[in-house]
Amino acid sequence: MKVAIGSDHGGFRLKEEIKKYLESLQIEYKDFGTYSEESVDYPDFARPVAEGVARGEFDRGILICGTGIGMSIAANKVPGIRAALCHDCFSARATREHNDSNVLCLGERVIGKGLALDIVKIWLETEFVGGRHQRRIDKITSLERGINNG
Ligand SMILES: O=C(CO)[C@H](O)[C@H](O)[C@H](O)COP(=O)(O)O
Repeated sequence: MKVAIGSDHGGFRLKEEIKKYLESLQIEYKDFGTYSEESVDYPDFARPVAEGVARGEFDRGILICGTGIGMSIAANKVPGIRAALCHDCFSARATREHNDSNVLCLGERVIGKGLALDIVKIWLETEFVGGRHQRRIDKITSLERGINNG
C-alpha cells in the first residue's frame, strides 16, 4: 500500500505523528507537505494528495488540517476522490466498508493523537464490502460526471 499524506500548519504536528506510525507499520508514504507550522493554505496540499490518489499513483491519501473540514471540502472537488472526515472509529470503519473512501481527513485541533492513530489504522485495514454500496458509489461517480441516471 502506498499512501500520500499532506497537511496545513494546523495539522502539521499530527501529520508528523502519523508518518511515524506509518513507518512503524512499514507502510510506504510520500509527504506532500507542509513542512513546518508556518501558516499556509490547505487547498495547496489537498490538491496534490487528491490528484495523486485520483491518478492511481497512490492507493490512499491522508489529509490533516485544524478541523479536517477544509481538507475534505477541497479533496472532494477532485473527480474520483471520496474523502471522509472521521473523528471516531465507527465512522472510519463504515466509510471504508460502505463508501470505499480513498482519502481520510482528520482535524488536529479536534482529536488527540491516540484516537487519530487508531482511526488511521482502522481506515487503512478495512476493506470495501461492495454489493449495494457499489451501486451507490456508481451514482456518486455519475453525479460528478454530470450524468443523470435517476
Ligand atoms: O480548513 C480548516 C477549517 O476548515 C482548517 O482547520 C485550517 O487548518 C484552519 O482554517 C487554519 O486556521 P488558522 O487560523 O489560519 O490557523
